[in-house]
Amino acid sequence: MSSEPDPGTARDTPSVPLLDVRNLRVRFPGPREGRRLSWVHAVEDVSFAIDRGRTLGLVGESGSGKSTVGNVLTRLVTPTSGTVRLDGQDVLAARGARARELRRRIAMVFQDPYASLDPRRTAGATVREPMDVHRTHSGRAERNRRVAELLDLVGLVKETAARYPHELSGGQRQRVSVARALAADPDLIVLDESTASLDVSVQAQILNLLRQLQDELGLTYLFISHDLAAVEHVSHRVVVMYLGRLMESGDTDELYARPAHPYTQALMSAVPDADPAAERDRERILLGGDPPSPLDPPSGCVFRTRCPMALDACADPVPRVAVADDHTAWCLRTEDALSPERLRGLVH
Ligand SMILES: Nc1ncnc2c1ncn2[C@@H]1O[C@H](COP(=O)(O)OP(=O)(O)OP(=O)(O)O)[C@@H](O)[C@H]1O
Repeated sequence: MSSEPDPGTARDTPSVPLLDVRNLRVRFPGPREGRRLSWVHAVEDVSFAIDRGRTLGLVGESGSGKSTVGNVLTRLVTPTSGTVRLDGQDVLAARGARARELRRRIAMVFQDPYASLDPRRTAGATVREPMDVHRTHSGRAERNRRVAELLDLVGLVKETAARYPHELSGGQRQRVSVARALAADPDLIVLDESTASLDVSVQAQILNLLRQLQDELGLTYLFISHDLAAVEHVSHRVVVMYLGRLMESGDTDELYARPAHPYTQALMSAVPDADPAAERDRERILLGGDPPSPLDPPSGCVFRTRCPMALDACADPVPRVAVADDHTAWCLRTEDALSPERLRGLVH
């Protein structure tokens, strides 16, 4: 283990990653305190990359800044600073036709398909809209043909085009949202809690559909979720966030086998085990207190106020520690966190 700087990304591969996010910072105006403006520190110094055809899982509790990162990529939120590159092109600086083209290449599927689909529009009109906006398929007949093709691709019969959202099940609605996201031939799809509102069995079907579409179309995904099991199922790499900061990142198998940050360890210890015997013996790491306010985050490691292993030195700038080839933890206590002895004192 060394504390040599590690990019925390798959950048040692020689090719340019499809998406490269560097030093992203987003601050929202908070409530006024007298004459002073306060700021919500939603995302602080976040960097990651995704190679083409791969899935990066972005995981963390509510309020950790996951959606804000996704919203920057789809241009719903303008960041305070940082860069976003798609195939090496600066997404945030682009203007005019180039900006429109980059927008076309990044699509989004939201959490709640009922809320995100217009109740007065048929599924066909919903799926067709990105083609109208980005003028990707010319002529009515060609667009209708493409709608039928997309519905088929996501496992819906072509008659679905004439249906309204209230006539569809939750799973069918989410398939329509996926078809819509695919309509303008994107390279990257941001999936923000896209299966969270669905029943477990429907959730599994949508996750499998996403994997199948990735294989067939070479798509790249940013999969945003608080659900560690779903993230493990679909992601090649994982980034863990807490209070707007990176805690840990790495190859999915490696990170799930050897979580090295006390925050990731606590998150994972809270996941119930499907096997009743294993569930009975499950050891939980209980965290004290509530997350601090994003208006006034702690200095140094933002997790230190709840961390069972925190030292005074955790108030200083956090080291980036290379745990393995593609596995990084932003934690002073990484080495101790990985030692089997320390767990004995923490688990319940
Ligand atoms: N438009 C906004 N104005 C002010 N604060 C915001 C805004 N959007 C998000 N925030 C705040 O930024 C922080 C990060 O929010 P974000 O929604 O990105 O987190 P999240 O991890 O996606 O959580 P959730 O799963 O609950 O959406 C939170 O403290 C949130 O309250």
